[in-house]
Amino acid sequence: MRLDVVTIFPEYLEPLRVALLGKAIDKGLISVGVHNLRDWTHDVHKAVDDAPYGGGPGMVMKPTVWGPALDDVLAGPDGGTDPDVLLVVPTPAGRRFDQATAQRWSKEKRIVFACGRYEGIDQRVFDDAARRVRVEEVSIGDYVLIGGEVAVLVMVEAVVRLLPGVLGNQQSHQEDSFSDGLLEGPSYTRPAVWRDLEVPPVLLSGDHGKVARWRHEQSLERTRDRRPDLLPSDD
Ligand SMILES: CN1CCC[C@H](Cn2ccc3ccc(-c4n[nH]c(N)c4C#N)cc32)C1
Repeated sequence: MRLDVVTIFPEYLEPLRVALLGKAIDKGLISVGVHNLRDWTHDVHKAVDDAPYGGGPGMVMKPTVWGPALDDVLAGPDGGTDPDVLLVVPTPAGRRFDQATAQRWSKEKRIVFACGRYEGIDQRVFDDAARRVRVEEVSIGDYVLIGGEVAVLVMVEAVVRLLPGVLGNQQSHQEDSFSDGLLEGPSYTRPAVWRDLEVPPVLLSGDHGKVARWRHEQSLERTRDRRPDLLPSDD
């Protein structure tokens, strides 16, 4: 999988090269390009933003800078736009990014992420891109960040960990929270007693069937308590 990120803060994306993601790059499972939007500016001040039409607070990122940047980054080997690339735009106004989105995106060959700042990016940039590629405007949650970079780190980690060979134990993401629609239950390791707190005896029983049933019950109980919205409605 090829990932490209366009941002005015390339250093924000350095964590992509650390730990498991860094190993995935070293193993050739993914390749990552980070591009500084200011490389496509035209003026001495390298301006990327301007005042919003219609007034209002803050600044909006310029289409005359984003357009040429995406023309280049979305290009395929023949120099024209790569029709297979998915353009992802983090925004608080986006559709919700969830595990199903991560699963779906893990099948993509190429994903380009456009990281906005200020009050966001001129909408015409995505209207224009949508003429040539698939565009998804997505939100990682119901709170407001300062820019899209942190959201890209979240989404890239959620997607890349699903790629074959990235996680040591392939089974582990099959037991993720959300993969079966429930929250994962509690985990324990040695010692069996710690500060007078015991590991649930069933986990020491060696009875795999009992352990599986107990874990499922724990997931159901935790989901009912913390995320009842994930449970199918009774009606
Ligand atoms: C007050 N204004 C409102 C509009 C957005 C401005 C900051 N901003 C600029 C670009 C940008 C990209 C993503 C996000 C973001 N926030 N929350 C999420 N779940 C996001 C996601 N994905 C936020 C962003 C702040």
